[in-house]
Amino acid sequence: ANAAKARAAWAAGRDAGADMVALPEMFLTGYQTQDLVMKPAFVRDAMAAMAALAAECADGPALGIGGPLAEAGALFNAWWILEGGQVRHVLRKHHLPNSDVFDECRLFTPGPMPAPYALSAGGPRFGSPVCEDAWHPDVAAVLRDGGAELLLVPNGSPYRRDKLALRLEVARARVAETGLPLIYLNAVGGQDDQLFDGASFALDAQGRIVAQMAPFEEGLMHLDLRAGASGGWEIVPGTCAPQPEAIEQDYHAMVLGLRDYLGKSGFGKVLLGLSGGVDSALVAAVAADALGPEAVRCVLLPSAYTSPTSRADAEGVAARLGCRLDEVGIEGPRAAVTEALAPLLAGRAPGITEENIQSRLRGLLLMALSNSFGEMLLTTGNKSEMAVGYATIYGDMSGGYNPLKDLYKTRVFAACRWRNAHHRPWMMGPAAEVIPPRVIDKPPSAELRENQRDEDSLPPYEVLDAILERLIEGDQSVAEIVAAGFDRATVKRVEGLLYGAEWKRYQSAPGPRLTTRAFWLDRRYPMVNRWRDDS
Ligand SMILES: Nc1ncnc2c1ncn2[C@@H]1O[C@H](COP(=O)(O)OP(=O)(O)OC[C@H]2O[C@@H]([n+]3cccc(C(=O)O)c3)[C@H](O)[C@@H]2O)[C@@H](O)[C@H]1O
Ligand SMILES: Nc1ncnc2c1ncn2[C@@H]1O[C@H](COP(=O)(O)OP(=O)(O)OP(=O)(O)O)[C@@H](O)[C@H]1O
Ligand SMILES: NC(=O)CC[C@H](N)C(=O)O
Repeated sequence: ANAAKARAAWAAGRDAGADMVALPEMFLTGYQTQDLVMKPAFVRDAMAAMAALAAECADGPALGIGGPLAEAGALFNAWWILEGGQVRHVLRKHHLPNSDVFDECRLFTPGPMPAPYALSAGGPRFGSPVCEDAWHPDVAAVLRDGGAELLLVPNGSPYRRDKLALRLEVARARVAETGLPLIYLNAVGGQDDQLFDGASFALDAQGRIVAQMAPFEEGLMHLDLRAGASGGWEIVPGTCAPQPEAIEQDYHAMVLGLRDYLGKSGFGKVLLGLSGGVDSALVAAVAADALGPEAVRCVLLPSAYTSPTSRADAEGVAARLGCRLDEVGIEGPRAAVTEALAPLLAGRAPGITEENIQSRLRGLLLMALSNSFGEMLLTTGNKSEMAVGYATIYGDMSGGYNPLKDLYKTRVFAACRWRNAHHRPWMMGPAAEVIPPRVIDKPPSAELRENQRDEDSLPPYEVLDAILERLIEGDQSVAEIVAAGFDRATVKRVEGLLYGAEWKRYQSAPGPRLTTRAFWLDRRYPMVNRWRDDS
């Protein structure tokens, strides 16, 4: 499919009279391929597909495209330039990223310093640092010293909030050091937990943006290059798509993440338990925007503790989104489970066991529907809940994908408000206030016992999220958080809950990475860990 997409892009470039069509890092195999790229048969197939692509794209523009290269017992993250039916140049990535979500030292051999190259059609001598190569000054400097006249950087740069500002800073530093214009070409799409947000741009030799593509949307941009008045080459200014604020980017990341995870796994439909609360309402909105309301089944699973307000709110969300709403009561199965366990639990006061049974019955019933209708179950725990383990394992944690996994609860409210006030062409759901304001404004409750409120068990979300963000994203010590004005006992409690729930997160569904410390590759903690910070 990726080779077909490359051929289509190449054909569009040929029809437009381009000299070169450039595609991002590891375009042919997808990025990141993790250990799959260490399987010799996989690389053999990828290189065969690359050779076929070279032959098919013989008569027209050069094609620059990323893909693995196995050579003399070594494996490289390479960028290939195919031209005239042949592999004309291969650039082997020199700097292998090995922090946060990257493990390229585990996978690849670092390539030698690359050299500039030219196309047979003429034009500038290009220098192409491959992604991380452009995050260090040396590769661009060597390319400039070797005669490069323009930097064309293919990237597989994953999204996290405000990443674009960092990319611009890095790219501008390379422009300032070399005096060369730079084209920053990024991948688009979801791969497992990671989102590649595109937003490719071109900088002139002064570091000003002269063209930019929209984030999270695949597309082709035609750039013309011309000889500069004072020598060298320049990029003819093109269109600059607006780059939205962080909350919109996060929402778009959740939508594209779900759409691609589903589509690339072979699913077209989802279902979820819709409680009338804010988390499942936001998941329903994201799902409707990703797949269309007709592909989203919402299910209300009321118990004796479900309030009339919750029922009305769930109905309101489904109706406003245009999604189907089914109802399956859990009181019958709950009575059956209580009766089955009665001999063993006789004399014990009801508590967390009974609360979790309700959550698990919902998981069981929802998975039965998933099995029957081929709809993937979405789970709805936000980052605050995932951080402290406030969710029932094998209960509401059942599900294949969790759109909110990296979104703190306070941001869940903000995302709902943003979606209610905005509609974009990439949303497949209706242009409307899709979440009734009461769903956002009422106090959060798991409704697993009479008059239950999240705040009975957890600090208020403003406090909890602030502490979590300091502990997780900020890597702060307990002493630093207390010095910032937080109550020590509360910080210690949150710290304990955070470390104590590592095993639960290990068993949790994947979800889109939005922050610098998403629970998966960014933050790998031991499950068995008795260390606590006594500062
Ligand atoms: N280290 C470890 N490694 C592997 N397994 C471990 C373990 N520690 C406990 N366990 C197992 O896990 C069990 C405890 O976990 P679990 O059964 O989940 O139960 P638990 O974490 O005790 O309770 C779930 C909490 O989430 C709340 N909740 C539930 C549902 C929805 C919401 C919401 O608002 O969204 C909140 C609920 O009110 C309760 O406070 C133990 O009985 C044991 O079997
Ligand atoms: N009555 C219900 N009907 C359908 N699904 C439910 C019901 N109660 C809980 N769920 C499912 O379990 C998830 C966790 O629910 P719960 O209400 O316990 O916590 P929450 O984190 O406050 O979520 P929400 O804000 O969606 O209510 C919900 O998001 C929903 O998917
Ligand atoms: N694929 C890469 O080499 C990515 C490197 C770089 N740190 C980024 O996140 O954009």
